[in-house]
Amino acid sequence: MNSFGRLFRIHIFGESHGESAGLVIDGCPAGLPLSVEDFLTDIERRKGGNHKGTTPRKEDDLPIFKSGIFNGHTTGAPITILFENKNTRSGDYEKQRAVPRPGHADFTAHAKYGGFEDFRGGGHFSGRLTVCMVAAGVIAKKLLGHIQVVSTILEIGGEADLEKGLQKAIDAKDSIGGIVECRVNGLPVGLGEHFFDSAESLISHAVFAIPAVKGIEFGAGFAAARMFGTEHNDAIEDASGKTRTNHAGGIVGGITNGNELVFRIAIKPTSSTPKEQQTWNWETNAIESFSVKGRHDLCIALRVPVVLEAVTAFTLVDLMLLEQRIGRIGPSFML
Ligand SMILES: Cc1cc2nc3c(=O)[nH]c(=O)nc-3n(C[C@H](O)[C@H](O)[C@H](O)COP(=O)(O)O)c2cc1C
Ligand SMILES: C=C(O[C@@H]1CC(C(=O)O)=C[C@@H](OP(=O)(O)O)[C@H]1O)C(=O)O
Repeated sequence: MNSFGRLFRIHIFGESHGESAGLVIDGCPAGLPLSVEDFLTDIERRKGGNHKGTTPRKEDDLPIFKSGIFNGHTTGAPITILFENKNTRSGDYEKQRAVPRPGHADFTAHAKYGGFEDFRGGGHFSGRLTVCMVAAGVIAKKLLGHIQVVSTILEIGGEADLEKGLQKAIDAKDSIGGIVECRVNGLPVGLGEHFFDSAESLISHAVFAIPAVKGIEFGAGFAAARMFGTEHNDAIEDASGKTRTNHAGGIVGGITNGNELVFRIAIKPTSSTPKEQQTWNWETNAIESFSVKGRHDLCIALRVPVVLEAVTAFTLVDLMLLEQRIGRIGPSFML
């Protein structure tokens, strides 16, 4: 399914080389001021071509409002937004149709959808669809008001010096991965449910919808496995739940504890690398060498921070609505 959320419910649709990609948000409260300008900063942050190592494919990515916005405000009806695909080069993909790229969804989509899948530019599996996530994130961030969601790249190819990490890939004529962190400040205590709808579970669910994500850790994460209890425990200091340390990353028992929410995600190296690799050709039934020609991100992580902020923001809005922490109408939307 291409839907996420209970009350703030997001649907994304489209393909990389289809007419457009887009989203529908059902359940956005009425009365939120919303204009095209609200989207520009975050949309620009996601665009390729702004940084060495990102895809040269250039799209305008101007949001086209189709429903749910009237007189500059949300109406409470489903919001539909489109992003047109204009700068496509499908020939790159026609040529390598029988040669599924290792690490991309070519093989799995072909096996599952029997050859009917749109394979151009990764089709519906493409990172292109993250523009829809970013648009939903813009609306979610407005609803979150003073709650700040900020993501940064911590490393590229194991290097804290991002340029150095990227250069390693450029020198090797290969692609490379990275680690992106997200921090959220100003969250109330009490978001999330025990067990299946824990705040960690829902954030992870949304995070793994971002193509190329391979891992997530909250707070001390995997390092917690090497600590003593007394080292890992976060001493509670006052009635607000403030803790001296934050090894938990802001969630305990699946419920936000009022401290900073902190988590990191691992982004794999782009599967479409210029470096020669081997794969199976389903027409000749032979293993062959090939290298991916076309316009690809050398390092996807460079483009992920704003996408990560977006999925985090819309997950938190859903939790806030479930907890009745966002009102139906009002200038700040906060109760
Ligand atoms: C913003 C963004 C840009 C991406 N750009 C590319 C790309 O240029 N080339 C590519 O092969 N994969 C790219 N990907 C990753 C693929 O879409 C992804 O690896 C593929 O759909 C398989 O999914 P999986 O890696 O989650 O298993 C991108 C992902 C994101 C989030
Ligand atoms: C278009 C975007 O990224 C695309 C994501 C992508 C993939 O396989 O995920 C492959 C490339 O597609 P194309 O071959 O059509 O240039 C990227 O450019 C975008 O993010 O807007």
